[in-house]
Amino acid sequence: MSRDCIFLVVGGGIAGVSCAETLAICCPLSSILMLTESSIVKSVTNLVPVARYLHRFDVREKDVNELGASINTIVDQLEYVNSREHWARTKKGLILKYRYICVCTGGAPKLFSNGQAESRIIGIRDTDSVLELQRRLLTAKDVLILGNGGIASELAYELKDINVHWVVKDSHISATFVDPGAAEFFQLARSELDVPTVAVTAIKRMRYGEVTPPEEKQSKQGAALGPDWHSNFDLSGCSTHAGKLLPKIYYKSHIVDYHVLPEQGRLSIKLGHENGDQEQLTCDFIVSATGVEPRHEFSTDFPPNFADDGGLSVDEMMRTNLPDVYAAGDVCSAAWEPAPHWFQMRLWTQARQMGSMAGRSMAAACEGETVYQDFCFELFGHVTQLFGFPVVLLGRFNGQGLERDYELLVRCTRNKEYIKFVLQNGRLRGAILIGDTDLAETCENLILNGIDLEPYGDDILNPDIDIEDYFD
Ligand SMILES: Cc1cc2nc3c(=O)[nH]c(=O)nc-3n(C[C@H](O)[C@H](O)[C@H](O)COP(=O)(O)OP(=O)(O)OC[C@H]3O[C@@H](n4cnc5c(N)ncnc54)[C@H](O)[C@@H]3O)c2cc1C
Ligand SMILES: NC(=O)C1=CN([C@@H]2O[C@H](COP(=O)(O)OP(=O)(O)OC[C@H]3O[C@@H](n4cnc5c(N)ncnc54)[C@H](OP(=O)(O)O)[C@@H]3O)[C@@H](O)[C@H]2O)C=CC1
Repeated sequence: MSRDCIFLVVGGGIAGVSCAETLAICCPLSSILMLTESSIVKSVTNLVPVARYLHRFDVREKDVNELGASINTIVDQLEYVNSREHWARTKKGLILKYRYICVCTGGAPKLFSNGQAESRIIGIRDTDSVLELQRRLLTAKDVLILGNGGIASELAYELKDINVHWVVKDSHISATFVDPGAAEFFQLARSELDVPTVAVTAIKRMRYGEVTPPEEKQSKQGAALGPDWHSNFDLSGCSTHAGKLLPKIYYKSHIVDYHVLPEQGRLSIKLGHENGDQEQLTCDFIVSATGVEPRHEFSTDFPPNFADDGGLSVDEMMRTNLPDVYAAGDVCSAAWEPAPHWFQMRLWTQARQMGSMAGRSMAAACEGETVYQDFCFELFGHVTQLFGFPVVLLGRFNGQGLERDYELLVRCTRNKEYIKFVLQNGRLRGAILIGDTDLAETCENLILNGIDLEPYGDDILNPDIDIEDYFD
């Protein structure tokens, strides 16, 4: 059996859906086919501008058939791509002949392991993996969270009725997003305020068997979860009424060894600390929140170029090195010369931007037109929530790539706001804005315009000066 299309998009996550929707707008008369292994796809809703280039949005799950009449869909897995002859084969043996293909197959958790008791180590990626977490929490008293990025930061404070042991290799929490000052700000706020993390939703614990989709719809791996995913799940352990306990944090630590205790069925863990000390603890299971690795479980006629992080290398038009093969989202690695204030992080925002860019780029190639890279790749921007606070990250917010040649200017009002400016030669290169600061647009402008802020000295963050008025 075979099917023909002009555009084939593989993957129903944000990147794939954004790509297909862009193609439907740019080439309404061309046939677009989406191939995805899960019948549930993700789409962006409630897009709200936070600044000129920054947006906050919700992510909605919908059935693949709801994508719109202009996008045909197939639920199956990509197995092989013949880029020279322009056809792909699915796991069920279907041949898909295409003119352009975009691979948006996302990523998978990069799990920590020393080769033992691997069933005791889980990662979080999609709905199925959260259901697995819930199932394990039912009987668990202690959990170890390994990692210091987005998932660990969310889980460490969202789990309740369970002792949380949070093992980080850095000297402060949430190191992929914030600096030690902001981490301290969060921790103080958590211990002093009962910060509501998200609007309270009526939650019932879902039982694993009840929510597992029926056989024909079941997917081993669906699209990644996204903003506020934890507000839809009851993440309680079995220590009834203990509530949300502050996690025990093990700084500058790593797992040296672990094994299952035969009598208890629990895990015995040996932790190593930076000063050489070791410590023993016991837990029921480990959540390895240790990053993502790109997923490309299909073969090709010629080897694609991969970046060091395992992603499919793409240029600024989202093209891989294979003819008419594009890639977008978590599966790809940006191999173009980045703008001074942009770098890749595997996030919703970038999955959406890359998916749309790939769509525009494929449409232009098909119509013989020229497009330029979207302006969103000029400036890194991320809008999120951490520990109940709104967080905006802009440009080189942690001084990434600036070596030691930069200054920091910080304004902090306990339990209210934390503002950090990263300045180099008097110019704003990045910012962390925590709380309702209303400074996102001003910072965007200051970074992109490269205005010399030297003459304003520390007044730039003086609370009595309204810098928004000053520069807008
Ligand atoms: C728990 C969690 C919380 C997160 N929270 C945030 C957040 O708050 N903010 C934020 O910006 N980012 C967040 N992220 C990151 C964000 O979810 C991802 O960067 C983004 O979803 C990536 O989108 P994608 O479309 O590239 O990949 P995915 O969402 O992983 O989608 C890939 C799709 O491809 C399909 N697929 C894979 N292989 C094949 C194949 N061979 N054949 C057919 N289909 C295939 C998959 O089933 C899936 O539908 C979070 C991630 C996780 C795991
Ligand atoms: N609010 C948001 O924006 C959220 C975003 N996400 C995104 O989802 C994806 C998955 O999240 P997550 O898994 O937290 O990934 P992240 O990349 O955010 O963080 C991974 C963390 O694990 C650490 N790490 C890596 N390997 C090891 C190891 N062997 N031992 C100990 N620590 C290790 C990393 O340290 P190092 O960096 O030093 O290697 C880093 O601190 C990411 O793309 C993330 O950005 C997830 C949740 C929320």
